[in-house]
Amino acid sequence: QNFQIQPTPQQYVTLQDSLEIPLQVSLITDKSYENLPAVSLVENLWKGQIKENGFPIYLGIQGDKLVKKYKKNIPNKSEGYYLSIEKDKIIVAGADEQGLFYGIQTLAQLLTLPKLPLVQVTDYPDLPYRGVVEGFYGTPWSQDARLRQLEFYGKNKLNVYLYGPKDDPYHSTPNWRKPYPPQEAAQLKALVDKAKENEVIFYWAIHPGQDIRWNTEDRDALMKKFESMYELGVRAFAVFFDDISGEGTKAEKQAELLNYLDDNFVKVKGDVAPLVMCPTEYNKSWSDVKGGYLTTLGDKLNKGIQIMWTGDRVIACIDKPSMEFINPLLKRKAYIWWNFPVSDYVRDHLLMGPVYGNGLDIKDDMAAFVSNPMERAEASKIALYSIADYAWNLESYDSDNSWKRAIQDLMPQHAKYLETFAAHNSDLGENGHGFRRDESVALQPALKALQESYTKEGKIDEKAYLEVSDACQQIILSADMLMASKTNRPLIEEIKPWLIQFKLVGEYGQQVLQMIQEQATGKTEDFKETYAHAQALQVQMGEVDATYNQNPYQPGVKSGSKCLMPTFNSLFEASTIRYNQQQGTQLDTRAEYQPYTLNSDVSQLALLPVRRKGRTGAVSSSNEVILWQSNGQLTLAMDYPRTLGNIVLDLGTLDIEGKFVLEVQTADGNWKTLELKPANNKTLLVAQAGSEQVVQFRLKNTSGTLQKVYFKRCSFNEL
Ligand SMILES: CCCCNC1=N[C@@H]2[C@@H](O)[C@H](O)[C@@H](CO)O[C@@H]2S1
Repeated sequence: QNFQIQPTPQQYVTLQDSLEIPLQVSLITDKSYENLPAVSLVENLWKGQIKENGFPIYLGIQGDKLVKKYKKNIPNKSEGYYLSIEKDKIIVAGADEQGLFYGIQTLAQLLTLPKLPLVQVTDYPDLPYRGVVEGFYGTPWSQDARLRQLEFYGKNKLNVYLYGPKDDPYHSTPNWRKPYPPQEAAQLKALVDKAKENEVIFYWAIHPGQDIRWNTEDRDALMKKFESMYELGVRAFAVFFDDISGEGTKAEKQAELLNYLDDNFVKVKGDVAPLVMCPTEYNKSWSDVKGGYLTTLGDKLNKGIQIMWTGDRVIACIDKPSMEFINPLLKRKAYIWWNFPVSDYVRDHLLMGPVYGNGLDIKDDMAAFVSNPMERAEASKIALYSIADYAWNLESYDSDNSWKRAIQDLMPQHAKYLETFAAHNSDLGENGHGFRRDESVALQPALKALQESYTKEGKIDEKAYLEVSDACQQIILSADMLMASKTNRPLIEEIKPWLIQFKLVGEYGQQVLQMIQEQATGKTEDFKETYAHAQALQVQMGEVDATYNQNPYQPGVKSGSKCLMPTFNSLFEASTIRYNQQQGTQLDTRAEYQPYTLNSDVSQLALLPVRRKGRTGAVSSSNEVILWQSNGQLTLAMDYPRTLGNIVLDLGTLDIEGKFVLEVQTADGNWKTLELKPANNKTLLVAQAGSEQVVQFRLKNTSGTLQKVYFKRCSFNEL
């Protein structure tokens, strides 16, 4: 990977020469700059080696006499800079203080090379606001994670961090009216200071919409809260009206409130950034243009107020048509909130793949581009690195090149391993938003060839076989090396469950390859053991999925879910079917490991699928009326004794007394009856399975006659 400046600069001229890195430098700069982040950055680069007679570094800002000579080299663009590394001096001249800081950041990157190349960099960002909105549902980032993020934004020339974690009670309902308690206040102040050091605008967002009343009391409460945040050093504010219902959704009222804040707080203070607001209708699929919400905002909101937008849908890439739809309605450029790599709707997946799909021709159509990331802060950095690259210089953006550099930047010593992991952990799986990503791209042709040649003709495509076999080796190696990595432990701790799963995927692939090899070559004496080994790995993958990351939404740990696992599962099934045909055996051909097995002599229940989701098991419900014959029973058997919590039933009636009996068989073989109690105002019944381990439970019609019931729910959870 030859060296590239990040983000890709607008103009970069090398003079095909270089100089030894100066060991001592002297800073020639205006006295008034000594507290600027740019100057402290230089001081950090040459710790203690800043001497009078050192190598001269000129630091200036457009208008200084110091850089008057370079006046025409400095781009006339906010945050722009001119960096010139010459034989006898270095010039860093910013269009403003942010630009000066970014010029030094670029110099810092060049200093990682063995020698300093003689270059002239003329650079500036395409977009005025670029960064991150911590706006996801789930565990808010920790203080340390945020501090690391702000440092990362400084390095990658991102200049916005919007603090708006949905689950922070002082950001949202009910406590948005209350000031932060001392401890939280101190933490926020530390973030504000860290942001300043990195030339990042720290926006504090408030989310009052769920219970705001349109009266002077709440308006003043909001002003008061902003005042208390101002005291903490906050100089940029946002008001979010997303994901709410009721009174708070009125455009006229929202506009009135925002304009009041703009006129009476922002303009009065004078040193506060333009307000940012998040509309209730924040994407095209949810907007009713004729209803007038957006046009009211567009017409009524003070021109300086920024309005956020996620695009054509909640989760969508941003392109020219999207911007041509929204900008005329808002009568300003929309401030893009891009919902990637946020994964709070696919929490069992990591989104580690390349950033792609956004238009490269829309730099003049957006007021900003900010990313809503994953609750896993370090893992989000692969995407954030590329978003920084994209938002700084859209036309030169190359998603694959940027993705590789992001990985290199995150784990220089283990880039190869992290790239292997990231390549196979990038798709979201099925989800309500229908947003998908590529995955296992480089291996797809071989996976496809292997699958087709074997499932169709029972033949092995040797070339594909070797490629997939090598890939499985690489997967296992990468997982092991990353889990044992001594560098970037915060990242490893975040993704560890997925690394454990990823290794199992690689091992499972190896066994499945062996199964098809043995079956196709007729060397079948080992097949049964290889098959059992593959099943053992399925069990372990099931256990990992049921153990880690157990959240109430999408619990568990999915890895290689788009290409690797579907291919391996299909080869597992196909080779087992072929083996059964050849040997007249009855090996279970199901690849999806299922710890729970349903048995029933009630014909309408017998074939219902059983799903495991995290630690919950459920029989799919039926929409029919079940003709449940006398003594008919439904049994749920465990693969080995397991401790169950509740067993939940819904037969469409509470009147089961003397009709149905629920029993559990414990590990010692005894059966005991459980008491089913109504659980809600409908027909839900719940029983406690007790603390003993259960091998199976059964529901039996003991009424002596046929019973007609519904089968709306039969679920249970493991403790
Ligand atoms: C236009 C900006 C407003 C976007 N507001 C959003 N709120 C939700 C976020 O908290 C979630 O993280 C996001 C993804 O699930 O969906 C929506 S996007």
